Amino acid sequence: MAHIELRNVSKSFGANTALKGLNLTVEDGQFFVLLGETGAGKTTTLRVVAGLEKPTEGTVLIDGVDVGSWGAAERDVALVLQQYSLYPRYTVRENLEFPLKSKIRRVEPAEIKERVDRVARTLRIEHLMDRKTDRLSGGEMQRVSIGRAIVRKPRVFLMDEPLSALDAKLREALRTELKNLQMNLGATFLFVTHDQVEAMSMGDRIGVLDRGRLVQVGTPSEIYARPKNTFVARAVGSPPMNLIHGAVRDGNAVAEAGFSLPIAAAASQDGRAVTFGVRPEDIRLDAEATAKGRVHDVENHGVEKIVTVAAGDALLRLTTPASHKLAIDDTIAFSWNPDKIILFDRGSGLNLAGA
Ligand SMILES: Nc1ncnc2c1ncn2[C@@H]1O[C@H](COP(=O)(O)OP(=O)(O)OP(=O)(O)O)[C@@H](O)[C@H]1O
Repeated sequence: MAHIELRNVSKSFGANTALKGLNLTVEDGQFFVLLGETGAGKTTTLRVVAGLEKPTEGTVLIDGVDVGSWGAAERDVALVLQQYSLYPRYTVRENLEFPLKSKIRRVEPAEIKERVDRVARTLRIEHLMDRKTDRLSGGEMQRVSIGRAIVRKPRVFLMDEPLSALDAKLREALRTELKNLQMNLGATFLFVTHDQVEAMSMGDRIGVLDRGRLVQVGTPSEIYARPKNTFVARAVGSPPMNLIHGAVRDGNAVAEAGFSLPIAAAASQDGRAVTFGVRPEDIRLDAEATAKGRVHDVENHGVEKIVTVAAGDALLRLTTPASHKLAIDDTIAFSWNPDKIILFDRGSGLNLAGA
């Protein structure tokens, strides 16, 4: 397995800059998730590491060695894509054997069989081995694609949204499987996705990419609790963090939307125009509270409800137990946990606590 490092990597396609000064380290055995919207530069990053794209600037190191002059095959990385790249007229077994049968690798037939059987057991596709791959479901095909990557024992796994073509239920199941697999193999994964749930649930570390720049790198809980700016605050959490414009006055958050609630440790920001960030789970319905609103929308999610409250011209999301009876247009009062309020600079969007 291997350690990956990108040092000041930039990549331009003509006038279009896909990556800007990317510095990124993936430790040996780590599951690193690069999270970004469409066009953020996720695929380009993987292609640069794989050796399919040459950076315009900067260095890629694998295990401390500059691999700039190495071709894709020499780098010994496996790329798993969203679209399954299987041979449709061949069986699952033949697809799994294929990477080991190349003349360069010279793997003995007995070892090929053993490795393919082991991978089939790990991915629970033993019963599919003699089936042609065009007769498989999407989830089965993606398992075989992952199997094809594993069987080679590459130094690094690069995964480009491998689960995004699957339906929600299967995606959830494969998420857990892939994470378990990575831990069991002790493999180094660089996994890219636009799905924050995937990032939060699988990543040891997450890097948030915004238009070719890495905005923040941290553990899922660091990114969730201390987003560096409003972009990251919006990028993780479902429903997302509430962002409310206002100002700090005498230790209170005075929202432009017309309510005022206390906040902790804000004295030095007094009078400053800020954006308050508060997670839905840190706001609660509280009959005693002075902040008032109207129920705009209620979504039932089984154990809890997500309630959208209209307070002045702001819409706030909060969560409440499903047993709580609420109807659209009910007038409610709400309070929040003063210790959980994040202050962002109004202009730059930066977290004023300097996360
Ligand atoms: N071969 C290319 N030629 C020109 N522009 C390119 C090329 N490849 C990527 N780009 C541009 O670089 C930027 C980053 O693209 P990239 O595919 O890395 O984004 P992404 O985050 O993977 O997006 P998606 O989630 O849509 O796959 C985009 O603006 C894209 O149009």
